[in-house]
Amino acid sequence: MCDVTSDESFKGAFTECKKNFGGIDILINNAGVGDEKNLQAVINVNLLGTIRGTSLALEHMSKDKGHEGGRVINVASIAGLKDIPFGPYYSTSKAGIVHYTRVIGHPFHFNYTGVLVQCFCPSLVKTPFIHVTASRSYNPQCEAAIKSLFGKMPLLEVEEATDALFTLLEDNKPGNVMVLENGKAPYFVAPSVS
Ligand SMILES: NC(=O)c1ccc[n+]([C@@H]2O[C@H](COP(=O)([O-])OP(=O)(O)OC[C@H]3O[C@@H](n4cnc5c(N)ncnc54)[C@H](O)[C@@H]3O)[C@@H](O)[C@H]2O)c1
Ligand SMILES: CCCCC/C=C\C=C\[C@H](O)C/C=C\C/C=C\CCCC(=O)O
Repeated sequence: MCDVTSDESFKGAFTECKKNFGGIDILINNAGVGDEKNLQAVINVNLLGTIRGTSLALEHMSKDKGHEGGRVINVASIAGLKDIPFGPYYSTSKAGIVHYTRVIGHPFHFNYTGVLVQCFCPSLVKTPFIHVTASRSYNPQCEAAIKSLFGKMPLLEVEEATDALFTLLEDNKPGNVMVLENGKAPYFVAPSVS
C-alpha cells in the first residue's frame, strides 16, 4: 500500500518494487480524489502526489542518474483542460497535472533523462468515483449540476479508458497530452500558446 501524500510511503513503494522486480520501468500516477469539502486533500493527492511520484520516478529511471530511462503517465482529467465549472478545486488540481506534465515532460528534460512523461485526460468514466465526487460537491448548485450531467451525458466504460491508455503507451512524444471523450477516438492536444 502506498500513500501518495507521504514522501516516506512513496519512497518505500519504490524501494519495494526495486527489491522485488530489480528496477522500475513505468509509473502511472492514477491516485485521485474528488472532494470539494477538502481542498488540502485534493491538492495533496492529485497534484502533489503526481509531482512526488514523477520526481521519484525520475530519480529511479533517469539516464543522467545512471538508469535506463522509462515512462510516466499522469492521469489528469478533461476537467483539467476545459472550463467545466462544477468542481473548482478538482479541476484546478487536474489542470496543474496537465501543465506539470507538459513542463517536466518537455523534450528539454527528456533529452537528458530518457523518461517519457505524458498525461491522460478522460471525460466521465463509469466508476464509483463520480458518485463519491458528486456527494462531496463545492456547493448545492454544483451538486445539482453534476447530478444532472450524469443523466444527460453518456459515460465511458472502464475498458474504453484502459484501451485508450494502451494507445497512449504506443505514443512516444515527450509531454504529450491525450484526451478521451465519449464517442470520439482518443486525441492529443497541443499547448494553447507555443
Ligand atoms: N471516473 C472518472 O470519470 C474519471 C475521469 C477522469 C479522470 N479520472 C481520474 O482517474 C483516476 C482514477 O479514478 P477512478 O475513476 O478509477 O476512481 P477510483 O476511486 O477507483 O480511483 C482512485 C484511487 O485513488 C486512490 N487514492 C486516493 N487517495 C490516495 C492516496 N493518498 N494514496 C494512494 N492512493 C490513493 C484510491 O484508493 C483509489 O483506488 C483519478 O485520478 C481520477 O481523478 C477519473
Ligand atoms: C469537474 C466536476 C466534477 C464532475 C463529475 C465528477 C467527477 C468526475 C471527474 C472526472 O475527472 C471527469 C470530469 C469532468 C467531466 C465532466 C463533464 C464533461 C463535459 C465534457 C464537455 O463539455 O465536452
